[in-house]
Amino acid sequence: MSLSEPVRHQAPRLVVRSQVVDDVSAHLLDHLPAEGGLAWVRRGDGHVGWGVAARLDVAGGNRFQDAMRWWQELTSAAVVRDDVGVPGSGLVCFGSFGFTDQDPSILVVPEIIVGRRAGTTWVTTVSPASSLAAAPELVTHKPSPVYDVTFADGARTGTDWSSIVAEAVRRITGGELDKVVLARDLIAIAAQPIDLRWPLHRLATSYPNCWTFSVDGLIGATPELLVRREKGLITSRVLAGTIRRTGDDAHDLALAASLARSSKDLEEHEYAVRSVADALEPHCKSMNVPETPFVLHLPNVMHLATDVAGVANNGASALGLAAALHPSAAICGTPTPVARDLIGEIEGMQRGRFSGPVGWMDAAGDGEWCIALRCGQADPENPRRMRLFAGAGIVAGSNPDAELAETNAKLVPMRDALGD
Ligand SMILES: C=C(O[C@H]1C=CC=C(C(=O)O)[C@@H]1O)C(=O)O
Repeated sequence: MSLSEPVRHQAPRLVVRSQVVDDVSAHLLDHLPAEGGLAWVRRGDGHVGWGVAARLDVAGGNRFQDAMRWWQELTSAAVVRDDVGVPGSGLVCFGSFGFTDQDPSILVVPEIIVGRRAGTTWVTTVSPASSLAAAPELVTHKPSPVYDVTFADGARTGTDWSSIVAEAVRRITGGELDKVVLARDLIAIAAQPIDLRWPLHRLATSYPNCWTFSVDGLIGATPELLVRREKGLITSRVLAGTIRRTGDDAHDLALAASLARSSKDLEEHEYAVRSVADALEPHCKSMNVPETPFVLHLPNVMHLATDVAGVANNGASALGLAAALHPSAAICGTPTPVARDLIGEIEGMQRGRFSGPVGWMDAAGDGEWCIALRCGQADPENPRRMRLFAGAGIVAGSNPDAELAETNAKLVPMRDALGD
């Protein structure tokens, strides 16, 4: 079989039931068991899950197509009784895709999902066709604190990474490309095995406007929505162009104004917006792309942000749209193939699922896929160890030391969540 041929993955036959549950006031994350929890939470809404009713592991150039085919087969064979009828109820899966074809990608359908939207809480049970599962009694758990975390350089020291940025600036000014996003990693080691629910809680509390996620050991709170598809409406929040916050409100407002005027950041942002608008255009009958970005204020940084919206003109699923958008210029560069090659040549590390699409979708193909930023990957071999990631967009006007400082600011959410 040639490498480009699709791989057949057998999808199991599932029975699914969603029911409203009353009097549930605990935070969704409080329901997660110690191991194997999945999460997608923003401003208290979203869903968490555990157990594995079905799972797909894929890699390679056809990973998105393989995943979509598997999901299509699984959803069309499933028997679903959904008494809730809101986005996220019924049969849903969580997913996380690698940045490159070689990195691993997964979709997981949990056995139990607890969801919440606009004050309604529900439980979805998913079981093989032969055995219908009863809805569980919802209990809450307390995560174990994470103690004594030390941080060490990942693949590169900060100084080495700055010289890689300088090399990228040389390539850009030499005319090879316009923009490239370079990333680095940091290793966190805790005294005890890390209970992932501890940093997850902290991320959800400190970054309520971000999407806090947990999928197969990759956890984080990302501010960037690659694409949401809901009942024919397509939306995307594009971020690129960043400035650190100081904690002094008056000073931060002045910094926000300087970010909004910075030609270097506006250029970096424009490439990212263009890449998203161009990828969504074939899928939209009408589209709104604001001409000027707004400044998104997060607790650690501020970003230039543009909310793109469109009305779908075809049946492309949220994952199909994410596949069309990935890798956007917010995490790869412009032109895409040249930036991707340069990342492979000089970045010096495997990104894994960092900067790939992470999110969820339902049986109708609606869902949300964000870009996995501000996140960390638990080490499956060593439960005390995590790899944290951050990157920065490099254009002709970039200063390597300023870009290093920007990645340090972007590492703050995960460092703080781990208790540094
Ligand atoms: C690559 C990252 O951020 C991207 C998203 C927002 C702003 C970015 C920037 O200003 O460089 C990056 O393009 C990261 O957070 O690791």
